[in-house]
Amino acid sequence: MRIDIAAVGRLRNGPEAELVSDYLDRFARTGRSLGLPSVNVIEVEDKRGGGSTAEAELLARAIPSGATLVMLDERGQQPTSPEFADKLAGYRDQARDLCFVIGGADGIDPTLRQRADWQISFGRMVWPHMLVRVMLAEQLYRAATILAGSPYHRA
Ligand SMILES: C[S@@+](CC[C@H](N)C(=O)[O-])C[C@H]1O[C@@H](n2cnc3c(N)ncnc32)[C@H](O)[C@@H]1O
Repeated sequence: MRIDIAAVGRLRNGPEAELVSDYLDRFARTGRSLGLPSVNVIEVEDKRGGGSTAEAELLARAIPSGATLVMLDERGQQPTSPEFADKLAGYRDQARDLCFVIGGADGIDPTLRQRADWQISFGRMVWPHMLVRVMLAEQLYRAATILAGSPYHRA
């Protein structure tokens, strides 16, 4: 299994980058004994202003072939954290490669969105894509702690 996050935009040094790095480090440490690999972040950027169509082409090229595509979209399903953890464990047990996809300011182009195996939402409100990266990294870490039976997730 491998896990990638394919995201539009370059995350510069700053609070969001620190949080993503911290949660993904924690995920790697907690996930190791659970058979979960560390997460690789792939960033794409269209400097020619081609919008979501051009970004979709860059994302499609960057997504590892054969990966199961989990797209982040406010219109998607809203799993609970334990449901997300179960799904992650299921993908691991099936040895599937996972690629989470986060769009840019114009969202994920429908041509790419239709390839999604699963669309998940962090609520119906729209969040800035860099915050969505932080939230996804935290939910991955939370999922690992749930699978490990550690007390981080108390609900
Ligand atoms: C600023 S949003 C773009 C919103 C855009 N209006 C659209 O139609 O998708 C940038 C990216 O952040 C992610 N995102 C924003 N809000 C989200 C939410 N509530 N749940 C899941 N992902 C979200 C999506 O991947 C989205 O493509």
